[in-house]
Amino acid sequence: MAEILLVEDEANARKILSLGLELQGHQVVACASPEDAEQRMKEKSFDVVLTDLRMQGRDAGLEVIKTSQQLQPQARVLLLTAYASAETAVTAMKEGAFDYLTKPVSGEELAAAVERALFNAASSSEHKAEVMPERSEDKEMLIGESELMQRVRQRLGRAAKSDFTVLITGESGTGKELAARFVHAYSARSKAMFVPVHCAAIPEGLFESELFGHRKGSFTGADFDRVGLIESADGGTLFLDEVGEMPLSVQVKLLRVLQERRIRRVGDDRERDVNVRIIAATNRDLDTEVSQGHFREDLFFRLNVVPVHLPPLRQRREDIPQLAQAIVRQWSEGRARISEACMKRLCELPFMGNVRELENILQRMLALSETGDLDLQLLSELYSTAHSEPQLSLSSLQQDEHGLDEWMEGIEKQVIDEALAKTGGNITRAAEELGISFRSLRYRLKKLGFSGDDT
Ligand SMILES: Nc1ncnc2c1ncn2[C@@H]1O[C@H](COP(=O)(O)OP(=O)(O)OP(=O)(O)O)[C@@H](O)[C@H]1O
Repeated sequence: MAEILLVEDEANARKILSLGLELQGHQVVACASPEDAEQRMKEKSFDVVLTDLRMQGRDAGLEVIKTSQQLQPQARVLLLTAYASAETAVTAMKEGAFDYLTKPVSGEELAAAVERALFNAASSSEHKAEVMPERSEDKEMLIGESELMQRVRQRLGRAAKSDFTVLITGESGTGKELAARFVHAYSARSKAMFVPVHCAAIPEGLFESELFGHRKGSFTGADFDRVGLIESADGGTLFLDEVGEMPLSVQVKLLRVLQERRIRRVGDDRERDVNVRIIAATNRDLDTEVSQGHFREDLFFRLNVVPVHLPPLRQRREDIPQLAQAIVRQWSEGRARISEACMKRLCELPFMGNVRELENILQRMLALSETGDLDLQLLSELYSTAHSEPQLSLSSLQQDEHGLDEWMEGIEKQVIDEALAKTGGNITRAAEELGISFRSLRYRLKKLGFSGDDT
């Protein structure tokens, strides 16, 4: 049950919405203008503000959003719009609305939107976070007892109990895919498939048919009917890894799936219902991608219902011993040991490639260790060859004619160059050397302007 402020200038619509919300068990305060809404917001606290956009001949809903942000920052604002103008709705969401609904709104749509808003409010409030069930497998799946990791697990646990779309952000190797599997495993969909889609690995021309499937003969090479990845996740979870790499033409189609839960195979007349939960992940800053026109803003809002951020390993160094022990136990079947000095040094390393880099280092140490003991000497040998750490200091930056960004890019380029030289230009192996994923290296190569077809 929530406290809802309803702002609607048409008397009939106000009555119907009010009644609908009350029947769903909510407490409703209804008013007819932004001025009245402001007065009400001064009097009591609300969980959700549901406001019409067009009132009194202007976009008065935007004023309600502003007032709500000032007076009731905890409240989630849902915007009602009669004109399905995506532009206005997007403006409203930029201004701070949580979601928008197009009139006429059905009872179910309204209930779902309120539920999403309440869920979002609860999961962003750290105070209300619920504790995950303490079973030993939980920890093995997503290791880490740092405060940051505990919070991540709580958030994922809450997400698992709902069916909302989740957007996982974090640097490469922080465990985004593992986090998505965790949500699936603890959700009501756990018995159905978890289907990962690595968006960066699909060539642009094949994207649509990979995701949506196709009918035989719909294009050259389509020799048989094919079920797409979305349909194959029916009943389960579709994990869109590196969603920022999805071509714009496919983004618009994915938006439809999220809105209508229906798909059409390439070349097919028939639409099919699909029941999938979508979890997306990205190591890019989607806000920037949106502002540069590479990612659809409306899709970003639809994906970002439950945002979860995975912190880099260097911000939770206290997790390193537990992770290292678990990795070594798994890879050596419990036979190898990490010496104390080696563990201490591990805890100090920068780990720009996060948990994946830690895994890579330990695996290489296990391969090279003759006794099964992982000691400091072995780590130093390996680490100093793979990571010739540049001497970084403010004074060396000041001696340089460039700013920090260019300076850092220069270092990144140098290290990547070295890895490519060492592996004869093999990107997969160079990525391993650097402790980052293939996709991440490919992205960096593009960003840094390295030439070559395979980049
Ligand atoms: N908290 C954790 N506990 C145990 N293993 C972890 C944890 N985080 C990451 N890992 C392991 O680290 C490796 C990288 O994780 P994962 O592939 O989920 O990262 P990612 O963020 O999806 O990377 P990318 O963005 O490059 O795809 C995997 O082998 C995963 O099992």
